[in-house]
Amino acid sequence: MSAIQLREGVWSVGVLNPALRVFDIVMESRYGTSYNAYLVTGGEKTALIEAVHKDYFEDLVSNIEEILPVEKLDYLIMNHTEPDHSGGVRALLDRCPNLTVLCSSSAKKFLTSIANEEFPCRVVKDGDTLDLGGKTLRFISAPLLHWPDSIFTWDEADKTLFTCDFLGCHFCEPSMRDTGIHPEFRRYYEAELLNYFNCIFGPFKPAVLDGLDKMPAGVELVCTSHGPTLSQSIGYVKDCYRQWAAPAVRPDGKKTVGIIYCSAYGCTRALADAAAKALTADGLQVTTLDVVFAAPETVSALVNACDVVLFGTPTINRNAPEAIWNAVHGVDAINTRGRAAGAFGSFGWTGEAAGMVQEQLKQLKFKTVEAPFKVCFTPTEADLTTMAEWARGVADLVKAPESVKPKAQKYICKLCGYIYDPETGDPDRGVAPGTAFEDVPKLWTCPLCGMDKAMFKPLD
Ligand SMILES: Cc1cc2nc3c(=O)[nH]c(=O)nc-3n(C[C@H](O)[C@H](O)[C@H](O)COP(=O)(O)O)c2cc1C
Repeated sequence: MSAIQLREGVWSVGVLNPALRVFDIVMESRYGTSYNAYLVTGGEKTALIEAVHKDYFEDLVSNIEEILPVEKLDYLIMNHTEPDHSGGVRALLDRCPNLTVLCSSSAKKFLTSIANEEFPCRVVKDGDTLDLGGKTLRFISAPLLHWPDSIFTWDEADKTLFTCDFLGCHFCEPSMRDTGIHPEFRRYYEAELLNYFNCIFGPFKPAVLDGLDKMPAGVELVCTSHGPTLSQSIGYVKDCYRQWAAPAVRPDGKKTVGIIYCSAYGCTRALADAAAKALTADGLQVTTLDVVFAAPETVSALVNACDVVLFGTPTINRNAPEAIWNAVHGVDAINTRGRAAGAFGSFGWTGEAAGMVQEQLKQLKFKTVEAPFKVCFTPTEADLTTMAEWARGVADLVKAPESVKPKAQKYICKLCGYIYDPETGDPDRGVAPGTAFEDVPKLWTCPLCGMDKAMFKPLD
């Protein structure tokens, strides 16, 4: 791909990768992708926005050199430092002796470890500007879209917003414009847009709503870091994001329970049914799903929508079946706070599966009861009664009024929104549950974005 002029003084200089089928190890990219980068010049100074994956650095350079010699670049703006945008930074610094990197404070920290070297850097805050001589860029803080480091860059003169991954999509479109998508392929683009949202932004829905609100009025062109730039689709994509990020509505205010199971001979199913019957009778809203017959998206949507999730698994060859592990893998591990889960199942002789799943649920930080519930082969009537009580015990972890009251005020990180809760502390980093924020060690830093303790303020 060569450079494509998008506006006066704005070029797309990124790289197409139509053959990629798996992105970042975990994400299917059925229609390839593009590693987007943009050149913006104001006449006097020139900025590159994003630096592509390191494997495509030379392609980036040859695209830039259609406009100007790469050594002439003055600035590199990193809206976000994930290696698919920052992999080329180190090579670029070697080629451009006068290059200054502009990025958020956490991006500077991340980039120092990614490039493993110091570099000339100007940390920018919300509202800061960069004068290119005849064109001014403004930076907009947009944390957690989808890393703590994210910012948007706004080119007011060209009504162009550079959003990095936000509103992007793995979809290789050689014209680099949404207007270039063949009408026949539009539905594939839209499907990939949803897939991308779910994988990348699903865990950060409140941040998505903030990001939409922070987009300046009058944007005519959105330059994302993957897929075509948006002009005619801006309204459509924003509406989709707003709808997908909206909090789930519970008209009747009931606590929700998802029971996810599989069962070869009906034993685990009988346990699932007993739990569903008891919890429904208690007034909870229960959905039961056999994972063998449900689409993965349906399973993960249920797993992540419910206050309480129960996983029912038989033991097969000393393990849980793949379908159950896939369902557990679908858990949005960033948003399990305040939710409860547990594992149950039937077994024949060794019975490991329910315990293995229960252990994983604990590691995912669900609230849970001490032990899974297991039954040898066919459940008796007494087993079904005990199962119902066990399920109630798990559900009560959410229903019960907060028995462990926070000992002190919760605090929120002003950069990324991480909430320090004295009730849970930060045991992984040496802060025991029950530690008031005031007693957290001075050198403790935000587990999410790495900011100092001083960056926290009391949560209203
Ligand atoms: C292929 C196969 C392998 C099994 N392997 C084990 C095992 O390793 N350990 C065990 O405790 N039970 C094992 N079992 C027994 C089942 O866990 C038991 O039949 C259980 O009741 C099945 O529950 P379900 O009807 O809900 O599938 C195995 C069963 C099958 C069919």
